[in-house]
Amino acid sequence: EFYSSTSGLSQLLRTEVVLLAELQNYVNEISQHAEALQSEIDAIKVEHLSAADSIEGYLNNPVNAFRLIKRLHSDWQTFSDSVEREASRTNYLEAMAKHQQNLSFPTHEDFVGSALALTRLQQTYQLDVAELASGILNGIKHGTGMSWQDCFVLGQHLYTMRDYNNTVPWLKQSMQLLATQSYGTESGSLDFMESVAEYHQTLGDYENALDLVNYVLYLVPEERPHLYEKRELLEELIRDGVRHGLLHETVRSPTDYHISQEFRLYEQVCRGELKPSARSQRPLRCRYQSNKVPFRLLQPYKLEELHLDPLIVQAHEVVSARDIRILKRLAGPHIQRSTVYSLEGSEATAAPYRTSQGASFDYTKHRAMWRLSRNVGDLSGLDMRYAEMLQIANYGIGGHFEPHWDSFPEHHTYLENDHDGNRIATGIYYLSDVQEGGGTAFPFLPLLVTPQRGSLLFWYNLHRSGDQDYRTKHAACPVLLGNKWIANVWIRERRQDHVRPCDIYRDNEISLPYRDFN
Ligand SMILES: O=C(O)CCC(=O)C(=O)O
Ligand SMILES: [Fe+2]
Repeated sequence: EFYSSTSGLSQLLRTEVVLLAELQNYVNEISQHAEALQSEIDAIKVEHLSAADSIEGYLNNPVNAFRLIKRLHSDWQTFSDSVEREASRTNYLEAMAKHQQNLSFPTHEDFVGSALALTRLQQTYQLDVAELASGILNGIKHGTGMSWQDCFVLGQHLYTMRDYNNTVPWLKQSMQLLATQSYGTESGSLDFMESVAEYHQTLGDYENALDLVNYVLYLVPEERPHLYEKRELLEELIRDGVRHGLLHETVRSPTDYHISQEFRLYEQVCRGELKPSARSQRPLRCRYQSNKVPFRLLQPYKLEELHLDPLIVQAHEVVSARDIRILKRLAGPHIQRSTVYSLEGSEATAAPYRTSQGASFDYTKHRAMWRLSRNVGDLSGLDMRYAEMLQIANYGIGGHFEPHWDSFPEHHTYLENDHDGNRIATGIYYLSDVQEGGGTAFPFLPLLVTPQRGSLLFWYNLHRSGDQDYRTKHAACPVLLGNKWIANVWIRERRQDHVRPCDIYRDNEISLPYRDFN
């Protein structure tokens, strides 16, 4: 799977490099062949030109007569033989069949996943489709943009997924790009425009359908008389304010989480529109922390408080560049599509609301991993014997993880041999910076943490009573630009009382309103 992690994408680029060389080779071969034939054609044409002056005079010359006979007797056969022998086509197809076997190709899931990712980015960050299509992300142009075909294929796909609201802007964009190209009045592109007008009409977007019909009529006023009827019909539908069509009939179910108040908060936090108030920020401190650990000298590190209740802190520059390289190199070959635990059973499955690839490791696998555990222990005082395996993850195109709690729900059934209790705390190491997007969002606080390479984000998921702190719901905002790597450390409740004494007083009430926020 390529779309759920950016780390495999370079393989696809390598595939394309090979395919490109193969196609270039084919084109070279056929052009050599074509050139050879062309010079034969030119030579014969010269003969015909001189014959045209006086056919009789030409043919009276015995040399010319002989050459004509000789050409027709054998040369033309040689041309046919040469065309027949021409093997480039077969060679190319055979080579391609082999590449199909040996190289990496994306699957249909990859295509669907990357299309979804684009619309997710567009929605979350409220990107302008025209800008996105031209390769502009948040005002900066990166690389080349999309062609009208790209936009059309994306629109068509959204249509088949019944995501009609997103279909319209992409089809429109496709039309706009087509209009700027010199495709003009070629019948293929007119057919295409007509079919897109048809899409718009089925969707119930009569204005855009009419625009397109008018455009085709403007290009070829005579050729397609049936469009005048269509124009009349569309004008009538608009005049009468008819609201039929898929756009109007399929309203999103009100139970869809993606249109809930909570989800809107999350998206606002991702965009940086919603932030903690100045008042709540005032008591926050940043300090150099030097932990005293017996027999060990620790580098002091910068500890930044991001939130007080619930406590969220970020420790800066706690993983070395070298360890980061090692961790990515160790994890790279093992990462697989991340899974989530479904509510129904304990079975873990891939879900559209978490697109990343990850792998789990024993902290003892490498000193760099062990140091990740040690840091969290030093910083929090928690007993790291009761931590889950280290999880290293890489996000893909538009990769994200929608709002969730790391703690297990109240009636969670633990595995038979799991006696360590709930996830008392979470540590997230950022193993990369992210150029745009990809922050960790806490919609209720409302806090956005920007990934900073080598830093550690830490918070408690549980109240002292052991109940879930529902305010810690958090998410990974979609990655707009960059390659996001994290390492997750989850610590369980067992034997942590010396650091965080549990309390029989239920201090959890404060967070209850956030359990069923919607
Ligand atoms: O990647 C992030 O910013 C958050 C990841 C997360 O919440 C998780 O993996 O549970
Ligand atoms: Fe999480």
